[in-house]
Amino acid sequence: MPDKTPLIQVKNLDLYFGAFHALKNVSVDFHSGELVGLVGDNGAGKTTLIRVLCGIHKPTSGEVWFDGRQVKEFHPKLAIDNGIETIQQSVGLCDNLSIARNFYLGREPVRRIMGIPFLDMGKMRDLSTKVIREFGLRDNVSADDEVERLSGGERQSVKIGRAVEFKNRVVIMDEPTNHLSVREREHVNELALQLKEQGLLVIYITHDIFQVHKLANRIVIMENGEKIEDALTSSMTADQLEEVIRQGGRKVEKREAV
Ligand SMILES: Nc1ncnc2c1ncn2[C@@H]1O[C@H](COP(=O)(O)OP(=O)(O)OP(=O)(O)O)[C@@H](O)[C@H]1O
Repeated sequence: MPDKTPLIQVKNLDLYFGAFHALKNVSVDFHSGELVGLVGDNGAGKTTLIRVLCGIHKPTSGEVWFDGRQVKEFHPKLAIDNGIETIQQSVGLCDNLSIARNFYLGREPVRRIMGIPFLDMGKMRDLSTKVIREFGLRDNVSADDEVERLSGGERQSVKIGRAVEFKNRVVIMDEPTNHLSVREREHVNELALQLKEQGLLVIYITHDIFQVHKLANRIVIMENGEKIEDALTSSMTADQLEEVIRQGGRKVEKREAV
């Protein structure tokens, strides 16, 4: 069960891009140990909301609270320091670097020999090997291999493994299964559930309400910059949620999900 105090609280958030009103009075709570599906049509404001949480966009007005403290400065570095990691399909890994190097990207361990700093390749290799095995990469893949030889699902596994190993508290998965095979999609979704079981907050952005309904404990639907639904998956079926999206938030009769 999620904690009572939200890890992230978004309160009455508005964001304008010039004259364009991209987020309209959005309030939403996210708890540790939850897997929340964030869905909505193209241009609904999902990515914009997430970018506020990642410190990329500063809201025009409203508040964001993280772990009981109000966020005063919006900067990607601060979000990373708070343990917020975003996993996107197309970014986050450097193809021409090894899995081990990618694993430690931006956090490379250093050892000093006679005062001169060297990358601690042994440490990078050992830990990333352990994690890639735990996260289901093929046995013939080694930590020294370049990332470009990995499949889409394996790439996602490296990013998810990295998020867990570096003790992130929030993992935002932005369309994490696009272009993946059925088996890879299942694997990535299993990893998302594992993160939730380990007590992380997982925010899962997708257009696929049917897929995320099976995974998430809660679904937040956005439309034209507004939050139009925030429902436990146990309280609404995927068909009903799809109807909410189709009707743009007009009232849909709720019934128990089966
Ligand atoms: N930097 C920006 N400058 C101006 N407008 C922007 C900017 N970023 C997003 N928008 C606009 O804000 C609206 C919401 O975009 P956003 O990317 O948040 O939607 P989304 O729900 O993530 O959609 P998709 O599923 O297509 O990615 C869109 O109309 C988009 O064109």
